Amino acid sequence: MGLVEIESKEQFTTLTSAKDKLIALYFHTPWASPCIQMNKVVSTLADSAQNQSTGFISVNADKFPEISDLFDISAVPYFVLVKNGTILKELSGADPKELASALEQFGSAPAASSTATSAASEAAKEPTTPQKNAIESVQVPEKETPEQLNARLKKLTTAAPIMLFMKGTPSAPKCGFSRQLIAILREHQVRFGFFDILKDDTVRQGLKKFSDWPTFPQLYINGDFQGGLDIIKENLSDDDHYFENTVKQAASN
Ligand SMILES: N[C@@H](CCC(=O)N[C@@H](CS)C(=O)NCC(=O)O)C(=O)O
Ligand code: FES
Repeated sequence: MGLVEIESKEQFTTLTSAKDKLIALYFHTPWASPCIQMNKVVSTLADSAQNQSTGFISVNADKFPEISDLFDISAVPYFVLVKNGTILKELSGADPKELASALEQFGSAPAASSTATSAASEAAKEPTTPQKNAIESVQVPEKETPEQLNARLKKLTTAAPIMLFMKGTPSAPKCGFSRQLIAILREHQVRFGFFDILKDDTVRQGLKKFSDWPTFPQLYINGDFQGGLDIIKENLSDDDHYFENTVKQAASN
């Protein structure tokens, strides 16, 4: 049936009420680069023969915050697999292989074929680490020069208006400092893109020089380095509307 873009709350309710059918919900926003890349992957998966019995539903998280809130979505892209009103699996971030294998696991199609996985890889031009490859134009040359790395870091730090470089993912942080910053962003209902620096040591080491800051998490707003956990806490204690004010201020410069 392909990928259906939700146009109303009623349409969402109708489509997700289907009985005994696996539903793949894809939460995205138009501005997040990882989503732009994942759009192709999700369309390819939705059209593939293996997934014909699965309903693919695309939800613009900015347009339908009330639907996003139902699933506690605070970062995109985000996938939720649902059947008979039960959440079977949630995936955060742009990892085509992870998505394809979850669909294979919970879909009714025979699990023998790996076509879904290769279709996803094809659409995403062979990704190995999710966010790195999710950023379309950020190709990683075999031997990266300092200038090329710098250009890549610039693209990554501006991939979304608010970008968090963290250890692990928002749904599975791999360190308490990153976990705390995620909790703060969620508490303030901030939408953000993220990059798991544990997946790419060049980015991990490179960002320390790029921002002249030795640790993670690192938060960027419209490409400007803000600080780590302690700085963000301080900024919030000075100004409860720190996030929205900084986004606005950076956008007007
Ligand atoms: N107080 C720091 C805590 C962050 C921190 O100390 N991070 C360490 C441990 S997770 C780190 O990133 N070390 C460098 C590395 O792991 O590459 C903050 O405000 O963000
Ligand atoms: S990974 Fe050890 S403190 Fe963050």
